[in-house]
Amino acid sequence: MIELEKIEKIYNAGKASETHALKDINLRIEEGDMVAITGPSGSGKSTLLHIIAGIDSPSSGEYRFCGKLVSDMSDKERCRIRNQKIGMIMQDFGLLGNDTVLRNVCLPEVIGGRYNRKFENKAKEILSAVGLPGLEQKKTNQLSGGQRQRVAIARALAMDAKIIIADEPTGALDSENTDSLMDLLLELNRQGITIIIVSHDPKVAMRCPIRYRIEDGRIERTKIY
Ligand SMILES: Nc1ncnc2c1ncn2[C@@H]1O[C@H](COP(=O)(O)OP(=O)(O)OP(=O)(O)O)[C@@H](O)[C@H]1O
Repeated sequence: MIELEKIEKIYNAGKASETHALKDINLRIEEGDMVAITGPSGSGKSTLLHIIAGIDSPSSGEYRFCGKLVSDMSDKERCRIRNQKIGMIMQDFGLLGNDTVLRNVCLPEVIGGRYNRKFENKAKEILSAVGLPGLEQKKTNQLSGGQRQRVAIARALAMDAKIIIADEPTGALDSENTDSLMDLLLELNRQGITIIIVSHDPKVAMRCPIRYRIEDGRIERTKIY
């Protein structure tokens, strides 16, 4: 599903501030995998996630998504993958705080002009499934960190995302909320959704069957903690 071959990422190439953020990254993630990526601050985790999500492109190397070279895709095709196949759960949640939970979940459809009552009903069912029943009309800036993460997950599910990419999803949560968010992600994985989580938290990584560690831009598979 996701194949990275000899991926390199260099920021500000040729300048004094040049940073070699990713070095010779070879990584395969299959459909239905649940993967944790850990590593110290500045090691290249977010850079890697942004490349996988199609938000950024590598300086060199090949990235295939479902067998197709991403560099050969049109902007439209890349955009479709980013918006429909991949649900990004960001560190800062990526939600509109002044909008309601329901509107945040439906936002991609509203923007795309496809919003209708059927979609609203689907969004309500998903909100219930992720543990947020009855909160549809609440503004997201009135929710707890754990609840906001669930709204972001609900938005990805409402778009029928096949992959959820989560950058430090539990960074702002206490241990009880971390556990229940991980329970939800594991359940979604059991239902066939591919999950990729970047986390500093060993407890989060321990619950993922496949684990990688990045250090100074290089990645290696690990199972030992
Ligand atoms: N847009 C950018 N321009 C220049 N350098 C960047 C940019 N983004 C990241 N970097 C640099 O690339 C390296 C990897 O950064 P990245 O954000 O991928 O690390 P990280 O492992 O996600 O860190 P953290 O855990 O602190 O979020 C760092 O040295 C960082 O300063």
